[in-house]
Amino acid sequence: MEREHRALISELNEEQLQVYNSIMKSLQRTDGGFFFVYGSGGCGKTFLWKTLISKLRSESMIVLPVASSGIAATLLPGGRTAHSRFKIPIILDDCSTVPGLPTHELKLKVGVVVMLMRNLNQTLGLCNGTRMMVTRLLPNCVECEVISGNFVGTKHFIPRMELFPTDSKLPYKLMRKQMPLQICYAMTINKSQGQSLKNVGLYLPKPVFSHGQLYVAISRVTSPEGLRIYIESEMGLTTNITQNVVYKEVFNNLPCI
Ligand SMILES: Nc1ncnc2c1ncn2[C@@H]1O[C@H](COP(=O)(O)OP(=O)(O)OP(=O)(O)O)[C@@H](O)[C@H]1O
Repeated sequence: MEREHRALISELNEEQLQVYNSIMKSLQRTDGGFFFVYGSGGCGKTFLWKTLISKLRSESMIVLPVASSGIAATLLPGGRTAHSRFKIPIILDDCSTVPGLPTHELKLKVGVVVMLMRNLNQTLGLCNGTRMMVTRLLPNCVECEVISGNFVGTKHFIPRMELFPTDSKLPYKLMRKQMPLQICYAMTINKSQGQSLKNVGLYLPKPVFSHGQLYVAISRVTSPEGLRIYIESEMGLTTNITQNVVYKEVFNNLPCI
């Protein structure tokens, strides 16, 4: 890296060297700041970046070169797009969302089946994953009736509340004021865990991928007659064979009874 830097700096023209020195001086003073280097196409801006990057990396400093487009990023050593490096959503507006947040515009009507997305009151059965039916639409909340589990038939008002995504890798905090509801006529196997249902339709466009998942899915139903499984093969055809996943390691070192 040091050799590369020496080779590059020896070639900088006067103007490039002037910018290089200004940036290095600012760095040494650790006063931070922005430098906007502009010039006509092919005048040597990328060459200057490369010289700066090699200098800083030769001194074990961390440089995160980013560009606005993928093509431009490939010209920089270790370059990435700013969106990829800093996990910036492509366009951040009211409609942007991340997993774990309800949508900005929640279109509901009486009779629609929804799922609660937060643990609101576990003693009342209002948990993340509880399925309910909308029974009344009010200005800032909706009334819902629980449609499965021990609390079936109970009615609750679900208000708007400040919600934060539970598992966001974004470098900043997102908040949305919304009812923690999501329209739900189907759910993932993981979300169905713990529920007992009279009828279950299991859709397996791909085999399960984790230990115990198939067992969880099939054991949600209270009688074999209530279970229908639709399995797609790799070729996209219907089949009646699917793969179960068992991690045999979990059975090792079990104490003898
Ligand atoms: N001081 C220099 N000595 C030798 N070659 C140089 C020097 N500065 C730039 N070059 C060469 O000139 C060409 C264009 O330079 P560079 O890609 O850095 O320009 P740019 O300003 O980033 O261009 P663009 O605006 O099109 O992205 C490259 O081949 C680069 O290696």
